[in-house]
Amino acid sequence: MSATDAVTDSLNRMRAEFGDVPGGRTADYIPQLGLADPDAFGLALVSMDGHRYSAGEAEVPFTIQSVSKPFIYALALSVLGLDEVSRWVGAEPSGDAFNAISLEPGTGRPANAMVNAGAIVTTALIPDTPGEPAFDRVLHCLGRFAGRELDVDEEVFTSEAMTGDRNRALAYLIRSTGTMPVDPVLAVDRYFRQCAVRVTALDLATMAATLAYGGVNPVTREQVVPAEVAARVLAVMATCGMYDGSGEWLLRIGLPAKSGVSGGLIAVGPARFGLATYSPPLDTSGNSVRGQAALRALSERYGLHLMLNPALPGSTVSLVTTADDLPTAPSADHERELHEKVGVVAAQGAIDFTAAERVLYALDESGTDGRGSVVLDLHDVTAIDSVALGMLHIGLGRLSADGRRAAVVDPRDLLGPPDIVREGTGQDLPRYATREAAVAGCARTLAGED
Ligand SMILES: NC(=O)CC[C@H](N)C(=O)O
Repeated sequence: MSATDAVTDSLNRMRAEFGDVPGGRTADYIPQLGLADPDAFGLALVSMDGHRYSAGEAEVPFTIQSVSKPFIYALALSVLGLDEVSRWVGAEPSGDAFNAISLEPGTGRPANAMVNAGAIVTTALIPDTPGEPAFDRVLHCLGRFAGRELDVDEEVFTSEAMTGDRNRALAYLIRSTGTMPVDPVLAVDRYFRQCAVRVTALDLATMAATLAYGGVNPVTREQVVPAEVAARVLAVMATCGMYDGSGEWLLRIGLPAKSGVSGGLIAVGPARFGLATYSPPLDTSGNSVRGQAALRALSERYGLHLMLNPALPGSTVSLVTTADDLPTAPSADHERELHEKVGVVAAQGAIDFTAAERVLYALDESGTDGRGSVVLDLHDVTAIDSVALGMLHIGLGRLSADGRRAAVVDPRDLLGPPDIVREGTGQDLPRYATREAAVAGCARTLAGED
């Protein structure tokens, strides 16, 4: 028994509870998919630390099908950039079925990269490079998201290639509007191969976790795609990932998701986790019946809805001393009195835009009536992003313009080299290794001004 069994237990509970939800049919328009075991039911979760949890048939291989679409969209965005990709594929929910024969009126573009039309174009956008043919890039990209080398299920590929006339029709329709970058037959062949890549629920959860973790695979630690790309892919998954059920899904479950007709389903908790389920029976939209039921219950019971973000502020500023903390009675000890006139703001954790606002607010509140010297203690700060850095420089500059003296405890030079800080604040910002030294330094300055 280990403590983390509690996580596995919740997955096992979901499996037991939803394992015999009736209804749904295994996809058989691709004959080989009709052979899947309808009772297989696997669940997997991967944390941002790369911890992997699973229940049931989480290591049974199946073909990825449409769950590949967000990852190849990510590849296209990384290779070509958002503007170029958007010339070919839109980003509007279509409200149509996944295989709808419809293109955006006016532009002729497929509505988005999560429906077949858009995915076929997205795959076609990936160019060959001298060292690596386009499909190898697709396969390797999926493998980097999964954290292991993947392969193609040739039987499923052939089965779809022999019956996939609807997708071929789509590819020809797209070419007729001028929005198909390569030969339609080639495009569809690559797309079928991509759909036939073999994965497990654990692979899918790792892939989902990579999108959750800003494009970094939390198991291998490889940066697979840039963070902005991962964010954009999640945006399209949130609005289009469940086809014509996308609005209802975002409303009730509230997690970017993507389903596939072999029964795979992923859901992403940004900066929190990747989840995946595998259960072949599908509803009429082509989404796994049990997978949806289990993810819905997980979301509701564990409060995972994206818009219900429990990561509320409150932990950035760990200490702020204000006038209220200062003794009003004159102290006999002059030096101690000076020490007590120095306000202290201590921050902790990673500082981004919202955290920087809290630090700046605390600086204004600190000290005697928002005046006097203040020490900003960054000892427990782990990182400051570039936006927050700019804000802190400007904020510290404003303090000195107001006549307040500031000093920082910045043992790891998170604020940047002193000359950069001087440029931003217009003054030398004394730096100290410890809070005690900074307070003593400020007190000495006050004594000099006495
Ligand atoms: N929704 C899906 O998973 C569809 C993928 C399948 N290969 C198709 O194009 O029909």
